[in-house]
Amino acid sequence: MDSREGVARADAAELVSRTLRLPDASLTGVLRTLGRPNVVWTAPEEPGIVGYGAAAQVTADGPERFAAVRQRADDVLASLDRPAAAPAVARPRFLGGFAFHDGHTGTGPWDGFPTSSFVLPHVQVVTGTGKTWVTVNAHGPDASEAAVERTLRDVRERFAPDERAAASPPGVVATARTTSRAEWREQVTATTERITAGELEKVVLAQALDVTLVEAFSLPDAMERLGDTYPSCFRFALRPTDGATFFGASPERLVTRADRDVRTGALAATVGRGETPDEDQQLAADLRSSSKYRHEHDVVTERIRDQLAGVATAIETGERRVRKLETVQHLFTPITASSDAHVLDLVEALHPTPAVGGLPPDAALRVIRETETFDRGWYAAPVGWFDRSGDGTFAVALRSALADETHVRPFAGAGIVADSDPDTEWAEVQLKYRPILDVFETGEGATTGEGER
Ligand SMILES: C=C(O[C@@H]1C=C(C(=O)O)C=C[C@H]1O)C(=O)O
Repeated sequence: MDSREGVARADAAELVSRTLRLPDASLTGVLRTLGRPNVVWTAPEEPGIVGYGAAAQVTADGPERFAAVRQRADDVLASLDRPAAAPAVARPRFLGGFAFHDGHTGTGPWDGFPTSSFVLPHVQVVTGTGKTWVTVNAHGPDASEAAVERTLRDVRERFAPDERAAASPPGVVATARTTSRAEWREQVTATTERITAGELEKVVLAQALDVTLVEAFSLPDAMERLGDTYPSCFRFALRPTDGATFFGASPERLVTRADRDVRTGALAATVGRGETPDEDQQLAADLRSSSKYRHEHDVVTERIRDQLAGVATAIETGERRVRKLETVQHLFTPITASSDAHVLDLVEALHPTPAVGGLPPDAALRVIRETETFDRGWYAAPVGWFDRSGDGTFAVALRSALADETHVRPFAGAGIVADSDPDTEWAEVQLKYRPILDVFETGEGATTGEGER
């Protein structure tokens, strides 16, 4: 397929989609059974989805990429041939994501990751709702019901769910940083000076690690461990080409659209977890009461409301609260709305929120480009799925990493405002690496270097 042109167009192309029940299996059971997937997705209150191969793949570059992906996917989904009685949970869905910047080049570690890429899986397994289903999708002039049915039967015959528990972590040989502690201090100090000078209000600066593993990366093990520790998070793994896998367990919903109901929220401002319940409560109390954290958070809430205003109505802000995860706690404000817009239009309106970009957005993006010494690629960008009716869910790809055989590159960042302290922000970033590092470290002496845990 020509990645610039998006979907190869074929006259009278049809999308044939059929579904069959499988023996029930967990998400990792599916992953251990059917081989290396191209997409994995699971979200709170949603089924797990694993996709193999592509009935169709759409890609698009530049600032218009959201609309282009939608148009190209709609062209495929428009010709859907699927029995009305087929289970809705197993309907065909496009899964994938976008790069953070529209000028993404897809080079270096991001080789194989276009500016956006979504697949309609050839084989799509959904599980986690009490039943496990396989859907086979085929698109193009050669798509036939007979071939689809054959593949369905073939998957069912091969399907003997393997529910073994994860092996012990692969271990870490070495860890290098994209940004030293001294460089970070300079970056944060220069940025707070720009903020004080009035150039901008807030910007999220990030960094990355290069981790070399002792044993090869196992996606089923990584997904299982992340699911055990972060059950309330959005777990994803995306491999748009034969190259690296981008995966993670993000706490941040960018947006869900289900019928006209829209769910989003502001997740910003971070402290660690206490060693004791008292210390933990004290940290949460500081998070709630500190004017620095409230400002850092409230600019995100206000901006998301503005971002939604053009694409949604009945925008309502819930109560700000503390959201506790394994190693950090965040301020979180839920936001709901109503909209007829396609979820990709909502994604376009919301990306990036100042939880991962900044304010004003253009100035923040400029500071990010001028300051960061690594390529964000798909980190902190929208990942998720959409269907034919324009429903879908997107997470912000945080607590994430790029992985190939024995190398992993985790990413993490922190919101910088006028009174940010470089050492406090450094410590916050180290905590945000933990979800990924804990998947790989054996606990036997491997650390990220400076004992900053
Ligand atoms: C940038 C990250 O997290 C984001 C930034 C936060 C902050 O600045 O407090 C909190 C949650 C996320 O919106 C990350 O995890 O890498």
